Amino acid sequence: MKIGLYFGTFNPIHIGHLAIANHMAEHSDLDKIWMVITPHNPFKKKSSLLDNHHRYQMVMEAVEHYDTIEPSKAEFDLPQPNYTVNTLVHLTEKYPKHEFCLIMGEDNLKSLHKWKNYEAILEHHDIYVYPRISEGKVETRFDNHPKIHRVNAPIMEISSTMIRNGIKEGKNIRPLLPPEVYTYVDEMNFYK
Ligand SMILES: Nc1ncnc2c1ncn2[C@@H]1O[C@H](COP(=O)(O)OP(=O)(O)OP(=O)(O)O)[C@@H](O)[C@H]1O
Ligand SMILES: O=C(O)c1ccc[n+]([C@@H]2O[C@H](COP(=O)([O-])O)[C@@H](O)[C@H]2O)c1
Repeated sequence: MKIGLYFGTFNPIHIGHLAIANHMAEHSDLDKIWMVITPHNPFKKKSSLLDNHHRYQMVMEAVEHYDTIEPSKAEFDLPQPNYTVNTLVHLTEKYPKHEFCLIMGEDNLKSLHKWKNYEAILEHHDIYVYPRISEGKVETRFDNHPKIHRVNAPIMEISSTMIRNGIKEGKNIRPLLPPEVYTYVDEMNFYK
């Protein structure tokens, strides 16, 4: 099976994430999309980060009605911060029959050259890149790369930071979250 790995901190998962995952499930050759909840992104501070199990629970509830999208705890027991190359080695050993591809926004492609062992990632895995408005340029070494595939997914400029800040300021952010996630965040009094 061809699995698309969609990595993120998902603090919380929002409708931008879900729209991308669903677009990939519907418009690519990927059989399944795994939403991999990252305990600790090497490029991000851990402040205001909810526990792994809360972020997992929100992803699980958000994708409950999507047959081809699943939450994944693959990084929960791996050393932190979580380097994607290590996770890919772990998953490839654990599931030798699956082919693993990465799904990332163009913002991540712009920093890919700073990721640990990015050459090894590109040697063994295809990367599906969707458009995302962001500063900076993609390195020329990634132009016309045989492992990098552009996907024309819709652009929704929403971020988890925007949602956390909105909640802190007492704004209504309901339309930006899947309904189950809104209820979870509201009942648990998160991000206040
Ligand atoms: N609105 C969006 N549309 C498309 N991709 C997104 C969107 N928001 C985030 N992503 C992408 O989803 C992946 C996981 O994102 P992440 O969990 O870091 O969300 P985020 O909203 O960027 O979070 P934060 O604001 O906390 O940094 C990343 O590859 C990120 O680029
Ligand atoms: O492996 C790396 O060096 C590396 C560097 C930066 C980010 N990542 C991973 O990329 C994923 C998405 O990152 P982000 O910041 O857009 O949420 C997340 O799972 C990170 O752990 C990985």
